[in-house]
Amino acid sequence: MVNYSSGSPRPDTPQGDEGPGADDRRDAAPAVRAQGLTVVRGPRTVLRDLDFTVPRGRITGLLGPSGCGKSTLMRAVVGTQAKVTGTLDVLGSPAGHPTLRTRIGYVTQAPSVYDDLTVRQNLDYFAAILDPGRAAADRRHENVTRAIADVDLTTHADALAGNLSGGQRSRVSLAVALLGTPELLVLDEPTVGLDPVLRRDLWQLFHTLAAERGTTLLISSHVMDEAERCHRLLLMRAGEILADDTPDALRARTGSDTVEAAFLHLVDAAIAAGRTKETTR
Ligand SMILES: Nc1ncnc2c1ncn2[C@@H]1O[C@H](COP(=O)(O)OP(=O)(O)OP(=O)(O)O)[C@@H](O)[C@H]1O
Repeated sequence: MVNYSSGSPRPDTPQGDEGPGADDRRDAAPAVRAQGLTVVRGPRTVLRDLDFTVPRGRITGLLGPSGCGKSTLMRAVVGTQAKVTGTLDVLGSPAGHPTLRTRIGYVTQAPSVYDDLTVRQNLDYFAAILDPGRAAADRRHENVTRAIADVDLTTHADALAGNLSGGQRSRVSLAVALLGTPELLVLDEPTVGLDPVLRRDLWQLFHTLAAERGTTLLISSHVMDEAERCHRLLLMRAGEILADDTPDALRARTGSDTVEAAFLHLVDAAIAAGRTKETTR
């Protein structure tokens, strides 16, 4: 586990996250490095020749419209996607390497919880798989209690998962991913269906994980205002990466006030470039 200074600040937004440890993180090799990453699903090339990096200890937002390939990219990073070509290194090993299993937490869009177990029983079950044996019982109890508190479900710890709301069930899935204190957390649209207060609280948790535990977070969303909360952004469209930059740099580069406006600017530029290519053929 990479552990950075626990004295780092806790920003709610990325601006000003220059506390102790920030330089170390930037200097470290990236958590994810892709070169020429291509994925074919069925008859279609869904990701086309992508080059990008995900820096360690930071929050990288993966944004783009529905169907552009965000989930496919995440599945490639966690090693569950077939027909991946090119280079994809994750935490220093090829994506999908068995040693990465305990170092990565992955939360899919569909919550993976047992409805007939309580929140705590769900967590106890997964904790027992991660850290088995009687000798680890106290540690497991501590980790389960911490993970439940992390996602703000302490008051629902004894509720059946089947009786929770959609947003609460998603948070149980997130708690499962947090059990093993992963170095890399890959979250596929974790805030879908959550009210504004919960969304804000979850983003605060993501910033705390990055600043205090040195966790690298790769978070997908198609809500552009969430982009403003990320340290870095990968903007996608139709299986390609339009931009790999900070929100500030993106706004400055495109002369836009918001990341949403910057994204639209880049989409228009890509469409215009495509048209030019067509007419010069
Ligand atoms: N099992 C599959 N077989 C063939 N094509 C697929 C399969 N799953 C997804 N696709 C296609 O791959 C493309 C990318 O899908 P993906 O789920 O990665 O997009 P996404 O950006 O995550 O979308 P969303 O935001 O709606 O979840 C889509 O065009 C989709 O139709």
